[in-house]
Amino acid sequence: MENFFQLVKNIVPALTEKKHKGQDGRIGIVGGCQEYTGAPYFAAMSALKAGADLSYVFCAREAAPVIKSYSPELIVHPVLDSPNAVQEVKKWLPRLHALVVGPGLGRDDLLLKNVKGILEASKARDIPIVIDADGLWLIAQEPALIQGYQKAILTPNHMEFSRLWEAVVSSPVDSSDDHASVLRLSQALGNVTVVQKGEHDLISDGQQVVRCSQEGSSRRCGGQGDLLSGSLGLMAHWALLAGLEKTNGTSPLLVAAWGACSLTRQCNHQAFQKYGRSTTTTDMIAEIGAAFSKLFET
Ligand SMILES: NC(=O)C1=CN([C@@H]2O[C@H](COP(=O)(O)OP(=O)(O)OC[C@H]3O[C@@H](n4cnc5c(N)ncnc54)[C@H](OP(=O)(O)O)[C@@H]3O)[C@@H](O)[C@H]2O)[C@@H](O)CC1
Ligand SMILES: Nc1ncnc2c1ncn2[C@@H]1O[C@H](COP(=O)(O)OP(=O)(O)OP(=O)(O)O)[C@@H](O)[C@H]1O
Ligand SMILES: [Mg+2]
Repeated sequence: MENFFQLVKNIVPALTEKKHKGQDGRIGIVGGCQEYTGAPYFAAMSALKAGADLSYVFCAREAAPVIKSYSPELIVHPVLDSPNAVQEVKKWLPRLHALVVGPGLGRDDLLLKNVKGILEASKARDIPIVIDADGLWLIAQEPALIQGYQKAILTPNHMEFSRLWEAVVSSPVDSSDDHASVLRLSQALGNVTVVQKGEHDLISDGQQVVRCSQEGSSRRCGGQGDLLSGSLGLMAHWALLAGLEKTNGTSPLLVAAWGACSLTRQCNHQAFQKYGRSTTTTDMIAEIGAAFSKLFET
């Protein structure tokens, strides 16, 4: 098996004095509604802390002041429930390197309809898209939205995986063979990359399955998946930019997914060493810098 640590190192852009703001990543998060403001914040901050230059949140109007108040680092657009949401987000798409769709999105029909339009517009521009949380709810309702899109990565947790499986595979899931299941789901979706999160993370592009078993901890506070999807949006951009030459022929999105899973689990491990049972996702985000250096910096 390839040395995935080395492949991730190969795709990380060098920090040089010759670059301008934005070059190392402008990442957009689509999510944030009345109920959920933490999830899009976690995803957007994780992208920044992993090395993105700019992180944008496209959320419902009510969520915007709350998300802004968590952090001055984020650029927050309160457009997701507006009648011209798709047009508003479309204006920004030429500037975005990747989108993360779903953290804290909720399941309101109007928001989901707007997100459908945003997905179509992003696909038309060939933008890498990570789909997580309620974005996966939408895909389970309408798998055709993502079917065959080669720059999509889906990051289901246990429950989200079952919903997707029921939507696109007619037979029951074989819980005794997780490798076969993730491979089959990816294939059924037209080889989009799938990250099945759990005790071990299994990642498939429909051709192979790789496993990430980086040591984490037994602390399962909410928001860890948001750290994963935000950092993955950034790494997907980096990996696609680096291309197959830097990944020795391995699918760039597989390398990106393995990198983001390792990073999330390492953050969990480090935060748990310090805070034990009281570890929260905020503590994990504070570990991103040190975890990244430990895993991927030479
Ligand atoms: N601070 C915030 O703003 C945060 C907001 N968030 C946002 O919340 C929204 C909904 O997301 P979600 O993940 O709660 O949704 P959903 O698909 O209903 O799954 C929930 C149910 O699945 C089950 N379950 C899960 N794992 C399982 C397992 N391994 N094995 C077995 N069962 C398992 C479990 O079932 P239970 O144990 O309760 O029976 C659980 O109740 C979404 O927008 C997300 O981004 C979060 O990001 C967190 C931080
Ligand atoms: N049993 C476990 N042991 C170790 N790590 C785990 C375990 N379950 C999940 N993880 C890790 O936690 C991260 C998030 O996975 P999880 O299943 O909690 O996502 P989620 O339910 O979407 O989270 P969120 O609360 O953000 O919505 C992943 O990196 C995964 O590797
Ligand atoms: Mg989640």
